Amino acid sequence: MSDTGVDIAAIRQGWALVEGRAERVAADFYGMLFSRYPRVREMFPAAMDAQRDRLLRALTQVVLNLEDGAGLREYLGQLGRDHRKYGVLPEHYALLGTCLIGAMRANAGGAWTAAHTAAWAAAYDLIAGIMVEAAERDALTTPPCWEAEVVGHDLRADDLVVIHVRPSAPYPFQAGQYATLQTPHWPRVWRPYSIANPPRADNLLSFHVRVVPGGWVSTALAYHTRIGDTLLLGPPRGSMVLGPGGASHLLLVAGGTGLAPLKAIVEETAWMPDRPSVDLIHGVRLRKQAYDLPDLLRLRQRHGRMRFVLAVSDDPAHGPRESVADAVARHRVDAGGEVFVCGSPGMVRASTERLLGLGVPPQRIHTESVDPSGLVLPPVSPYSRR
Ligand SMILES: NC(=O)C1=CN([C@@H]2O[C@H](COP(=O)(O)OP(=O)(O)OC[C@H]3O[C@@H](n4cnc5c(N)ncnc54)[C@H](O)[C@@H]3O)[C@@H](O)[C@H]2O)C=CC1
Repeated sequence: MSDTGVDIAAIRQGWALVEGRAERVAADFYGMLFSRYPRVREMFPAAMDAQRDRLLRALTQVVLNLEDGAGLREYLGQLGRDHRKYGVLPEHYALLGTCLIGAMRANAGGAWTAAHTAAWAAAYDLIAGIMVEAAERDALTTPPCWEAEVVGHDLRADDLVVIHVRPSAPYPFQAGQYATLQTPHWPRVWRPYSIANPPRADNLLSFHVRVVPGGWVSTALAYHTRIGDTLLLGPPRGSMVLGPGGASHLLLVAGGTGLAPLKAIVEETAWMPDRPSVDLIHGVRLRKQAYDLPDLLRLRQRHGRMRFVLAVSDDPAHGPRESVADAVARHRVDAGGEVFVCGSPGMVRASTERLLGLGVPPQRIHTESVDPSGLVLPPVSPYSRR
């Protein structure tokens, strides 16, 4: 955005005036929007907490990354494409912009000036323009979302279900990507889940869902979903996929249900004539949480060049405890190798630090940060946090 003439300093000044009251800004923004334009309310979920967080995360990303024109365009483009599934139309953007600036002004304690309004209005026009253009281009080739019938529901533990769905139309994706899911129990609430298989001839998709305490969508998927139900799928997202180069070796490091996209990647390679050797580490806290063992052992047999390690970190009954990071340290990554890490943020951090400490070049380590609404967050620019 640095090359677009927007006044970055005034935008950051304006944001600094309200940053400490950001949650209030978000609440006021939606308050203004719904009171002035009541019909817009039906586009949003009944409970607005996650939605408010989502707005704040998006705004923060924009403010922190203003100098990174290309990265921000990519982020906003994805945001625009993703808003198609909410039914957002170009005319809605102007309403949102007026309310956003109004909410910031209302929370700036009288310090908001015409210069802040002008800078934010110009930036908002640009942001909306990028989002609308990306959404319109996307609409030429892709539906906003897909209906998918539940064809399998396998409760593997009290708190873990593997769900199989059949989208009503072809769903083009790459192994390692994720989709956002919506259940009829929670209209307009979307949550991201990795697709646990590569593209298949029968078009089926599998998801590994751990029930998050208090998690609406995961609870509905585990306990209130039946074969024959219809879910909605947002478009495939994510860049944690195999590169075109063809690695000679893959080290795949999974924590809990972070296994899903890595399993998809192994399965993708299983049929390649010159497939890479694969080391798959699955980290679980308790031995009984190894919810996919029979499948993984079958996959190992079919693959022929796959080694599998189960690392159990907190199970006194299991024998030696091993953290995922310790299991990682037992493996070598040779020159033609690539590493993929997926799990909770803490597990990804610990594993990545260990890999870097072992001398694995950062460009060979692939991870992805997905916010709960399903957006891939861009890296924060070096200009951030002033
Ligand atoms: N369901 C899906 O499709 C996907 C899920 N995820 C994420 O993966 C995570 C999986 O969670 P659970 O299945 O509950 O597994 P979990 O987080 O309880 O534990 C799995 C393994 O990760 C290790 N671990 C967890 N936190 C750690 C930390 N802070 N430092 C070092 N090691 C740590 C544990 O010791 C264990 O070996 C969730 O955060 C989920 O959002 C990521 C991608 C896809």
